[in-house]
Amino acid sequence: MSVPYLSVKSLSREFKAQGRTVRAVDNVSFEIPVGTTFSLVGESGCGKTTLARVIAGLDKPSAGSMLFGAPLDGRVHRTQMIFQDPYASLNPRWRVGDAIAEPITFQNLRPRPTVAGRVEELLTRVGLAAADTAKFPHEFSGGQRQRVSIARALAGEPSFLVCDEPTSALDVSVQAQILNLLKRLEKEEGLTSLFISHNLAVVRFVSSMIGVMYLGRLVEVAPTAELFAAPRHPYTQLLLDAIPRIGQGRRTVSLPAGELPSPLAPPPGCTFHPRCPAAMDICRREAPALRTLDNGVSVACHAVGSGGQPVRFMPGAAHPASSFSLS
Ligand SMILES: Nc1ncnc2c1ncn2[C@@H]1O[C@H](COP(=O)(O)OP(=O)(O)OP(=O)(O)O)[C@@H](O)[C@H]1O
Repeated sequence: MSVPYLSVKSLSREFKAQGRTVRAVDNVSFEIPVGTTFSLVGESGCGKTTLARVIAGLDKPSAGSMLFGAPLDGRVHRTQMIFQDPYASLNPRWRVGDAIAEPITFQNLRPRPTVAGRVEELLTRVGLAAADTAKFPHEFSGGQRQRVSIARALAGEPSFLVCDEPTSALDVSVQAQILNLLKRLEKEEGLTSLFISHNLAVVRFVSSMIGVMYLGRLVEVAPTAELFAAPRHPYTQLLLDAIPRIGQGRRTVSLPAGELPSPLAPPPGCTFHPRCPAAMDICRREAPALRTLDNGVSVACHAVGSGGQPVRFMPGAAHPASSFSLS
């Protein structure tokens, strides 16, 4: 039995915009077992960042609860966040050594005389040189800057890491290196993580469990291997179809037909129904609840049978597609 490190229950975050209410996160529940990585995926605007900010404590929920359990090895619960753009999250006027030292000295985590050594150790752990401590952020490449951000996050001795699109701004060749580094460090440090990405191919590599979000709601939650082997929700199937095949040599991929509806005026019933190849009458009237199936899978779809057996709703590329660029 896995012990949850984070239990999110019926969490919602609403914003007022143009006199109306945007449900950026709408009644979301999931658990992250201690020492594992849970990923949230979905198109831009589905609420991933809002949910991540609430969980990281940078924003307050409108409703619902989050409960953190005990970290591994009896450590203290501390959250650190890694963002998409390391250049924006590092002060350009600070030497990286000072940026990495700041969380240590601010929280009094190590005796003062040992801080410089700890900074050098962290730099080498993320694949940089101890001597890089004197450099400024602009002297690094994008991938190296993200390594600095990771070193800075580790300096705060987190038990919980929130990574919001940490590789989206990087060249494809560098993305794999940063993902490898994150995966290795999370394992070595016994971290529990929440990972956010629009790219299922990226989260496959780092996650134990994946939650697929659509317009503020979770539509499918499954162990990573199960999600890729037997996706239940039509939206998950279409996202999987959109992953470029190896050797295809293109970076523009197909996504479900039509645009993501405005969260200011979401469609009635299942909010995915206007784009769904499997939509039935009930889908236009009733929002499906997230049901728990076998194998740790949960799905919110009227068209998935009560046994939850995978049904292929859409054979590959037969649907008209909008496109976006994988970054
Ligand atoms: N402060 C805010 N005020 C009003 N609306 C907001 C605010 N923050 C987010 N939203 C809205 O909430 C919805 C979800 O936004 P969010 O940024 O969480 O999505 P996302 O999936 O992370 O997208 P992206 O990948 O583009 O960041 C969007 O419709 C967005 O416009």
